[in-house]
Amino acid sequence: MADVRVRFAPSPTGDLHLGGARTALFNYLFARHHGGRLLLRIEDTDRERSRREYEERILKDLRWLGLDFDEGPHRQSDRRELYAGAARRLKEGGLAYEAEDEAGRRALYFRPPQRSGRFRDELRGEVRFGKIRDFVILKSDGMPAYNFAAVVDDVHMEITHVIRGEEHLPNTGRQVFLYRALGAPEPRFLHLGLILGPDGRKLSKRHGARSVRELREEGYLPEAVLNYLALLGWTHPAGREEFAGLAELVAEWDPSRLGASPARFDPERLLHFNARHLRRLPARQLARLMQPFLETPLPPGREEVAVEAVREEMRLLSDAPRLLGRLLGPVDPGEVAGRLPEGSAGALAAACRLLEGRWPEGLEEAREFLSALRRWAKEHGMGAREVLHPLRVALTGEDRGPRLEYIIVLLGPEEARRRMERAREARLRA
Ligand SMILES: Nc1ncnc2c1ncn2[C@@H]1O[C@H](COP(=O)(O)OP(=O)(O)OP(=O)(O)O)[C@@H](O)[C@H]1O
Repeated sequence: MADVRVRFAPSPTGDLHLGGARTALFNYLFARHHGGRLLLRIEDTDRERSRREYEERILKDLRWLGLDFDEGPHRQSDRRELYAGAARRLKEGGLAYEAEDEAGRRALYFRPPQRSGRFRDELRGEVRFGKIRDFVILKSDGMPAYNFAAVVDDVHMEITHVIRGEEHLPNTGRQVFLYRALGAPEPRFLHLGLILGPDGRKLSKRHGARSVRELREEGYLPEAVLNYLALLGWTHPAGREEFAGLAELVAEWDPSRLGASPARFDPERLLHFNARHLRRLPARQLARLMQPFLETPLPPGREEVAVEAVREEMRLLSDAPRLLGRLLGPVDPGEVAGRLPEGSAGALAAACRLLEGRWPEGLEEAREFLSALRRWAKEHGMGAREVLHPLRVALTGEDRGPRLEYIIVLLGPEEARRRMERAREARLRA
């Protein structure tokens, strides 16, 4: 499609939440799919509710998601001349008139040529509307009303496709009349199904929807958020559900698979995607991303082992300190002894002996030590579990957890030996 131009048009009245982020993502994907351009427009004509601080936060969140735009941000409050000019033309053409608004202040009204009509929505087909009354286009404070500013901008910015949430459907009828009155072609409309909160209501700033900023602070990955959002109102032709990142989504995305049904926000599914994306990151990258969530830094020189030790159980980056603490935190030998079977003192003694002289700084050496321990078990007619389980309990105080070689390397040979020794002594005393 030639010269596609789309826009994401948030109002800076709160943080970017998942509903807004999905609209931004779909506009982004649409633009990239068609080799077109994405514009960012800040709809800040509501003076009471708009804040520059929110605009900056929205920009930051879009950047974090990787949704970069090609033009803008254009701020509606900077474009008042443009709206005033368009309003003048409508007035001169006899399509607008001044009158008192509901509060008794002077405002400029638009008089639509008809009271009803129809437009085409790309996802819904023909949409009919009616009962359109005269409506305000310039408010008493000189600011344009929402519908007017949006249309004047879409015309001026040569927007070809308007992709937004379906709560805008009731506005579209009024907007269609405005395009015609301004002598401009209508863009195509795609009204996406709403994203609903657990209470069944539209996710919205006003109802405290989870913001992208909160998700970032809780330890979600942008790739996981994008992956989750991409599937709210879109399906891959082969039913694929996992996409490594934006580049892959761009390659696979196709607007013919868009749907108009509403979708309920499912926090568990988002967590599930996050866990999967955490697993696919290279260890070094994951170590770097974990860093801001840690109270104490990862053990120097063993950062990547630490990452491998916890990544299977991680669902959020912020799980890292708890999981690492569980592995590296102190173990109470007395408590451990009570859970060790009687015969385990012998196995722990063997483990101590086998560890002596070995200094497993790396995974390879730690694996060799574990193999030697398994061989010892076999020679003594014991199953591998009979020696490895006491070892795990002695080292971590837990019955299960990450692979033992990770734990040994993380603790370091000295600490590992000390823990085995103490557990063995406590078991003998018990
Ligand atoms: N829950 C939602 N489901 C689908 N689309 C949404 C949802 N919330 C916002 N959008 C879309 O995101 C874009 C930006 O919306 P906007 O910044 O006005 O946020 P908002 O949450 O709708 O604001 P408000 O707090 O005023 O309801 C619009 O295209 C809007 O249609």
